[in-house]
Amino acid sequence: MTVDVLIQRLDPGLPAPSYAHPGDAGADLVTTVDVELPPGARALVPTGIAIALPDGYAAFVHPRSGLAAKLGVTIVNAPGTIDAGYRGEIKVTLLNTDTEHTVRLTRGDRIAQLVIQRVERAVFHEVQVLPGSARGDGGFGSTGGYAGAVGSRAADAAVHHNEGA
Ligand SMILES: O=c1ccn([C@H]2C[C@H](O)[C@@H](COP(=O)(O)OP(=O)(O)OP(=O)(O)O)O2)c(=O)[nH]1
Ligand SMILES: [Mg+2]
Repeated sequence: MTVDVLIQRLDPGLPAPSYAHPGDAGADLVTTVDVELPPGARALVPTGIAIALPDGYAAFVHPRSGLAAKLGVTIVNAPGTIDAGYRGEIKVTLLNTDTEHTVRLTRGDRIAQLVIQRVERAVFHEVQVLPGSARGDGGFGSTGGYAGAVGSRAADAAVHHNEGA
């Protein structure tokens, strides 16, 4: 299924977002600038792209797994939400999670991918009591199956508190 999306190239020297393969969900976005990210640093990176989505759609800025696995680069607010009404430049909040290495990206490098999805808008109905469910208020590891991390007692305490509540 496809949807028509209007796109403006704010930096005509760079390509429009494109899907690398048929069937890909994400169209790659590039950086318009050179970026240097020391360990732990983040930067708001311009992509040179603005779009107009039809009503009932949103676009989500997802990290690229290659950048994540090879360099430790992710997106702070992953996935970033692009509202249908937003007409500004799409920007990406890159974060270097590597503790030792500085990451250098060059203008034109693919830094993120844009996933376009239909979204519903809720009509919120306030009630005093919600209907019951199998899960109830269990969450945050209530089903177990996660490895304990050294020094994570505060998180464990929070889980146990919720289990007992
Ligand atoms: O990764 C992102 C996330 C958002 N945006 C743009 C498009 C989006 O429509 C707008 C607002 O995003 P969001 O609602 O996530 O940010 P906010 O902090 O709530 O800002 P606002 O008060 O403007 O809604 O910023 C981006 O360019 N990149
Ligand atoms: Mg907002």
